[in-house]
Amino acid sequence: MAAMAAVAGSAAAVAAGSVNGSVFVKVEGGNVISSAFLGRKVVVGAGVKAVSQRRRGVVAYVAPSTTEKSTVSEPEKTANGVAESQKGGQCFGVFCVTYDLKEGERPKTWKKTVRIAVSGAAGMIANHLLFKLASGEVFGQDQPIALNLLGSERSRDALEGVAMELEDSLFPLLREVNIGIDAEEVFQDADWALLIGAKPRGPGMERADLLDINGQIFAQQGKALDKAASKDVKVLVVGNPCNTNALIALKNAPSLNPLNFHALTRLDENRAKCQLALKAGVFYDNVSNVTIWGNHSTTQVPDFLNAKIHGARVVDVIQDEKWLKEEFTPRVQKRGGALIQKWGRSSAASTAVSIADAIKSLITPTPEGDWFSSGVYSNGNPYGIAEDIIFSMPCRSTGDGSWELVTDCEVDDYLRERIKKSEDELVAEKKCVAHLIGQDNGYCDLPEGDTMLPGEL
Ligand SMILES: NC(=O)C1=CN([C@@H]2O[C@H](COP(=O)(O)OP(=O)(O)OC[C@H]3O[C@@H](n4cnc5c(N)ncnc54)[C@H](OP(=O)(O)O)[C@@H]3O)[C@@H](O)[C@H]2O)C=CC1
Ligand SMILES: O=C([O-])CC(=O)C(=O)O
Repeated sequence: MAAMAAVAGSAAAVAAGSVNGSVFVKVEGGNVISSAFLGRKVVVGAGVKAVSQRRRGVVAYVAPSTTEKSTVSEPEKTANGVAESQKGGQCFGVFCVTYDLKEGERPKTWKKTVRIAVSGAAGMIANHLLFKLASGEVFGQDQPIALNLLGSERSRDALEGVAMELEDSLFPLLREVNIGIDAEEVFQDADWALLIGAKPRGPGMERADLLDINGQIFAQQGKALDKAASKDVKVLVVGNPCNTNALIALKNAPSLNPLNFHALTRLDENRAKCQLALKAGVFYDNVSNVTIWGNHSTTQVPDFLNAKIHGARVVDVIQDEKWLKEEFTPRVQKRGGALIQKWGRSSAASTAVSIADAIKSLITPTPEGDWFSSGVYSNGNPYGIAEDIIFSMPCRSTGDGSWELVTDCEVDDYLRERIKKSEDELVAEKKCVAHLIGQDNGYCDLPEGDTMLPGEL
């Protein structure tokens, strides 16, 4: 057991000591397989050479019975401590151990592992999110998951630290942790891609520069998803400016379904629900049908016209239009900035919660009559919003990962005018990144007066 601590970058170091403490086994079709089957081309730490090996089959990982003792096969070690059978493999530490189960210990059934790729995995948001994913609270307590974590040269050590914390958490549903710095390798076979990593806007940096720098990251990641991910991958872009980053990723992934690309506006929806609940003196749960329209920026439109409290129209319950227009709306739009002023950094925990909510909204049926907000591909929308942008709108899901637009929201002049402003901003952002989405004649002329991110005041 003591050997559990000695994990960094070394599968072999943990293998022998983890029989009772670890609950991870690898089986294929009920037969024990070698961890060599897991090998894929990634870098797991300094001194480890990248070698290309492809998985030869779907691998499911399940918890062994604790009643009978299992034996553990310890991979042979190379000079640098990495198991021979793991050479070039991307698995991390205890997640590389292969257990040789006896007949009675083999599980009868298990769900296919859901593979989740996360970029910016050593960042603040991921630090909250990964543990929610691994605990089962997002995909369910009977759903094994694999985490493929994308870092960079900058974050190589930090990424190993994150993987070590995941090891030490003994999550029974967490069947693989793979780390790497090559997007194509890390996105291999991903069912979900949570794209969180992005360069933060620094002092004096022009918005156009941020769009360009981050746009290049998302162009590259879109291409990598196109090549490597599951063709049904669901992509949730969090890194700002998330709507335009999501559009760039989508445009660089022509073989993927554009409808599977989302920009995170669920945090804004949650913030709006909180403010409405507070004003009405009700519990959050009684606030429903809240749409965030538009961009995840200060032009976003939190819709109080269609929102409900206890099933009644918010405008009838709160009866304070001045507050709704002049306090509620800017408070939601600028909540990110207000939080940065207090906290000294941008929302991380509540963002992770909202990512979990956004995923759950796609994998569980939307309650009758309700909806959720997501930045989705605008083609075919019935609200007259420009096509070919990522625009936050009201969505419903049957729970199979897909979504459909709610088409019958009321849009009055007040809403229309504000929605138009956010639409104009997104169209302008798109022109700034024309060179990254295969379009000619781009120029960057962003509307004056507004800040681009909720975190900027
Ligand atoms: N949509 C939403 O509702 C919200 C979005 N956000 C956005 O999410 C993103 C991540 O936030 P958070 O996790 O707090 O940020 P952190 O700064 O903690 O982490 C961000 C990660 O981005 C990666 N990164 C990618 N490119 C660069 C670069 N050029 N320079 C520096 N770092 C880079 C880094 O990882 P590595 O080195 O491994 O690449 C870093 O770990 C930000 O863009 C933020 O604005 C935040 C809150 C809400
Ligand atoms: O601007 C930021 O980085 C933070 C942000 O998106 C938010 O809090 O909504």
